[in-house]
Amino acid sequence: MLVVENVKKSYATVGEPLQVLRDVSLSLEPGQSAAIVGPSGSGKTTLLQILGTLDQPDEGSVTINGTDPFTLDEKRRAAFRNKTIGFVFQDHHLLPQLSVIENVLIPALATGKPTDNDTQRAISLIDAVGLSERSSHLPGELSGGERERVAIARAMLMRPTLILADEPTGNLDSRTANDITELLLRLQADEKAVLITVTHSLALAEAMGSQFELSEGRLVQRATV
Ligand SMILES: Nc1ncnc2c1ncn2[C@@H]1O[C@H](COP(=O)(O)OP(=O)(O)OP(=O)(O)O)[C@@H](O)[C@H]1O
Repeated sequence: MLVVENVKKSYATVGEPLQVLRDVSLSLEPGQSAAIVGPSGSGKTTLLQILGTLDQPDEGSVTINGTDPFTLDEKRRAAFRNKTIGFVFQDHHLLPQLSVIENVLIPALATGKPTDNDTQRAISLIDAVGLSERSSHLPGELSGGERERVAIARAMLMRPTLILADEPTGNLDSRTANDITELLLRLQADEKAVLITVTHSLALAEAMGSQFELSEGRLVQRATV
C-alpha cells in the first residue's frame, strides 16, 4: 500500500547540489509500522516531507494506495493528502484559539462543514485518547502529553491509510512517551493503517514493527533481535 522506489532528492546550494536522498526504497503493507532513524542531517525530515506529498522527489516514485500523488495537480494532491495521510508533529501544530474538538475536526473542515459523522468520529477519538472530559478546553489548558493526544486524534479523523509521525514523543517524559507510543500503535492497528515514525528515541523505534536507518542517502533495514 506504500511503495517507495528509488527516490532521489537533492537541494541546490551555492556549490555542488547537496544530495540528501541517493536511492531510497521502502514497501509497507496495511497494518505495518516502521521507524526511521539516523543522525541529524541524514535526511529524515526530507523523506517524511516526500512521503507526506509535501515535497516532490527529483527521481523515483511514491505510490500510496495505488496512486502516485505526484502525478496529481496541486489541488487534487492536497485533497488526496487530506483524505489519505495523517500527520503527527512533535510540536502538535494545534490552533490555540480552537477547542480540543474543533482542532480534531480541522481535517474535515478542509472538505466543507463537518458532518454529524465527522463530529461523532471526533467524539469517539477524543474518548479513545482519554480526553473526553477536556473536549471543550483550549490547547493552552492542556499538558504537552495531552496536546500530543489531541494531535493523534486529529491525525486519525479521516481514517488515513498512512500515518506519519515526526518525533511524536520528543518533548515528553518516558512514561508519557510510552503511553503515546501505545496509543499510536493501538489506533494504527484498529485502522490497519501504515505508521511511519521518525525518531531519535530508541524506545519508540523499538516499539515499531521494523526499523530503518537513513545512512548516506539510503534506507537500511536494521536486523531485529
Ligand atoms: N530546503 C533546503 N535547502 C537546502 N538544504 C536543505 C533544505 N532542507 C534540508 N536541507 C539539508 O538537507 C540535509 C537533510 O536535512 P533533514 O532536515 O532532512 O535532516 P534530518 O535527518 O531530518 O535532521 P534532524 O534530525 O536534525 O531533524 C541537511 O544537511 C539540511 O541542511
